[in-house]
Amino acid sequence: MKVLVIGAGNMGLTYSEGMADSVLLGKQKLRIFDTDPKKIESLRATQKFDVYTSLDDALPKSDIVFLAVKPYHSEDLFKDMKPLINDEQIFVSLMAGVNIETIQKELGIQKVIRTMPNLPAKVGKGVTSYTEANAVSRVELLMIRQLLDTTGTSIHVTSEKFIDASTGISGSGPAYVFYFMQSMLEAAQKMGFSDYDSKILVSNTFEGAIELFNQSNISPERWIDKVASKGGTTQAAIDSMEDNNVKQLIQDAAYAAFDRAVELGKDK
Ligand SMILES: NC(=O)C1=CN([C@@H]2O[C@H](COP(=O)(O)OP(=O)(O)OC[C@H]3O[C@@H](n4cnc5c(N)ncnc54)[C@H](OP(=O)(O)O)[C@@H]3O)[C@@H](O)[C@H]2O)C=CC1
Ligand SMILES: O=C(O)[C@@H]1CCC=N1
Repeated sequence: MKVLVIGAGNMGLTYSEGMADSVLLGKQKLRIFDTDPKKIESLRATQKFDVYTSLDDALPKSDIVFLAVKPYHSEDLFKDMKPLINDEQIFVSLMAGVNIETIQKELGIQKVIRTMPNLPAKVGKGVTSYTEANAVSRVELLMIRQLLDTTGTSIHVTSEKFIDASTGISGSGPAYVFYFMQSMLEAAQKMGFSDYDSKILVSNTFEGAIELFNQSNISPERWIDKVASKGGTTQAAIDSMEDNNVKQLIQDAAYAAFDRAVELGKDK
């Protein structure tokens, strides 16, 4: 099984590393193609991948092709790819907002799987949602799932609506968590903690809270109750968030990402 990843940026390289380190490819090296000469140089230096500088060489003999360029680069890429591909190949898109139908039409092929990964895949803790075109068989889907799972875990969804929706929750979600972390870091620094102590306070608070949540069947709401004493400090903070409608604002942000994913699909 020959796997090619097109685009060695944040997501493409992360997936490449996950798949290359897995046993799934056997002795085959993962193939990778990018247009940035600097990236090519550093990829070659790792000696981990078969690095390609031309699609003519890389594409025709690959069985599975991961598409990991920015959505606005997809149109040019599809034009370059079209004369080099065939109907037996499976195309796995990691791109936000690029619909299965668009990929099928632009490439003139049928076997497309659309996914929405996220950046914690870098540390093996990614979550990827995926859905497939009718032409993809169950066996092919299972094989792709195994490849996706090399970067963490995955969930199968029944329609592309849920790919766009998961873009608003898990795809863009790490940025919301980092936004919250940044806000807490800045608050700690304003209170007079050093950068180092601020980082220790904030990162351990996040890590500990996530661990508590993961090791229980208790909702975040009930965990809040366990932290907050009546009339105490936590309640003062939660009241401030409620007064400022923070929950609604976070939901609005998730919907803004969801809506943008849908909009990107319509731009094509
Ligand atoms: N980053 C994230 O957290 C997530 C990203 N995604 C999706 O993943 C995709 C990639 O995002 P990300 O990895 O962040 O982007 P990056 O810009 O980090 O990586 C894309 C890479 O593809 C290269 N490239 C551009 N055009 C071509 C081409 N025609 N052929 C081969 N390589 C090309 C770029 O080179 P150059 O820099 O020179 O343009 C760059 O190295 C996007 O579609 C995004 O929607 C999905 C979920 C999460
Ligand atoms: O911001 C973006 O468009 C991509 C998709 C999800 C995360 N990054």
